[in-house]
Amino acid sequence: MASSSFFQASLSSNPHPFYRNPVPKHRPSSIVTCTSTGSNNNSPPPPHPAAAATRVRRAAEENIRDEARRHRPSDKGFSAKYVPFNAGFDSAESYSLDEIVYRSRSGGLLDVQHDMEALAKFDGAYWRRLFDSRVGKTTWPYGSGVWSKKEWVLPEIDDDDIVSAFEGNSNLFWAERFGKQFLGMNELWVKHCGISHTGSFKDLGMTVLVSQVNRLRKLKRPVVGVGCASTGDTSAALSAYCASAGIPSIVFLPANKISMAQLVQPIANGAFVLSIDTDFDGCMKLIREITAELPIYLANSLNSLRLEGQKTAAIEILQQFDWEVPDWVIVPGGNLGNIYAFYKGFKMCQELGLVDKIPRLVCAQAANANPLYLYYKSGWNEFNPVKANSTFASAIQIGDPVSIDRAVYALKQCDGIVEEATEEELMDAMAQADSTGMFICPHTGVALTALIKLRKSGVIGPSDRTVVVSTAHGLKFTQSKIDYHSKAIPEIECRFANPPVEVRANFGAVMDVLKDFLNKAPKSKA
Ligand SMILES: Cc1ncc(COP(=O)(O)O)c(C=O)c1O
Ligand SMILES: N[C@@H](CCOP(=O)(O)O)C(=O)O
Repeated sequence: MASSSFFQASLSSNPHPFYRNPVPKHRPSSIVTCTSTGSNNNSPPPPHPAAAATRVRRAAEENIRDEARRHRPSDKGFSAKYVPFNAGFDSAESYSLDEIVYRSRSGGLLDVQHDMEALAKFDGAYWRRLFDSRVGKTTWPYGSGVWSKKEWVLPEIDDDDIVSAFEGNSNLFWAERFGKQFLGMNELWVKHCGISHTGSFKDLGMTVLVSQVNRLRKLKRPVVGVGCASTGDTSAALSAYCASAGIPSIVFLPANKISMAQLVQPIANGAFVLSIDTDFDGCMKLIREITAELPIYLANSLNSLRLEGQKTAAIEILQQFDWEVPDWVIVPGGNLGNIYAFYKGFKMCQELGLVDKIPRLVCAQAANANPLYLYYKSGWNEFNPVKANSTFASAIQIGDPVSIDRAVYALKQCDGIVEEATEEELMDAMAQADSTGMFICPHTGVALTALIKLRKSGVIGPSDRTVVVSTAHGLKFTQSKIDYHSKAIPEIECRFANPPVEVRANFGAVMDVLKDFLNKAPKSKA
């Protein structure tokens, strides 16, 4: 990697222009202010804000943050706090979200607990309409798929403190050809979380975490920078959001274990990048030790704030199906925060009456890094971390996942399943999916392999509505595709490789190869 002096120099503290914009001295009267969305007593919900406001163009000297200040809804008493994960009813331990705390007193995981009573004062239909009304807008901060669910994410944060790239609202597309041709399925859907600001689902959680850090710094809490260990996607998201807010970011990367496209992201965003001669689990151990010593805020999903953003992808899926619940959702798992985040998003929708059930979840692991799979196969008998071996699904090369307890809880609650994929299976699945017009990452190949196996065994039926979560953009992992299509992977047959045909610059030679190709091509149906 390049010399560290370059990276130190790029730790700029220039604030994002958003923070430099002064609040306008006068309030232009050209905008009709939204009416309040309700009160926290038992009165019926007021008219929906989307129906109440007729908007005209914002005055030229005003930006969307200024506008949001004037539209700020009245405080409806929503709140959230940290509690020990899966604590019993008799536990009184809790922490304000403004505290810097990652673990419970007993050393266990934490969870963000919302005041469900306050949220339940509004019925499911209210929340469905509110969330639907915010899609496709540029209103601050609701234009984000995460912050459009702000009341369920970080209800108390000031809109001014939010750092957002309007992440989320990713497409959920019908994988018609892959479903029909390879699986005999009519209802296969792909939730493309990789179509995002930094190319992975990590943006969903990072906007929440960095926004809270922004708030903590304004409250003069001792946070000099934000750090993470990463297999490439968390670091990309962290560095982008921190750069946007002018907050220093520090990333610990396992040397030579992440893709070039992932590596260049924090470098370009001015993070302080440490390339460390260990694996992800080694980096994770180090960042935990370092953040216990230095005023560096921990950004990995051990920090439960992250999962509050990630859970909105589950809510989005329901929303995109018009609040109909799919039968299955398949998620590739590594550090195992995301599988719990999906469970939590679905569960909140059920508890607050937006839907009446939740889908069954499948967590898919690479066979080379499969501690959860082994645990599941033991009948949840004994968990042992593993030494994660090299895998093309490099972002999930994790042997000692920090969120193991969260994942097991989620899977048990929804009658979930864990599957695994060998290197050949995941690469073949990726190539087959790409051949139907997708361009997926190897982790999505792991998830598709799980689906293929569960279809073959009949666990997932031909008409089951199934969502595969695509966690990153394929463009971040082009080297693995190049290796596959060049048949340059010794231990893999690369059955679906499609290497370019080398041909002389000669009309006859080109005609020959084209005729040969056209003869073999499937004929279109009359
Ligand atoms: C692309 C990609 N897919 C899947 C995962 C797994 O998510 P989790 O660590 O939350 O299990 C990660 C990160 O770990 C990732 O970067
Ligand atoms: N795939 C992750 C691994 C770390 O997971 P996290 O959710 O705990 O941050 C990455 O991209 O770094």
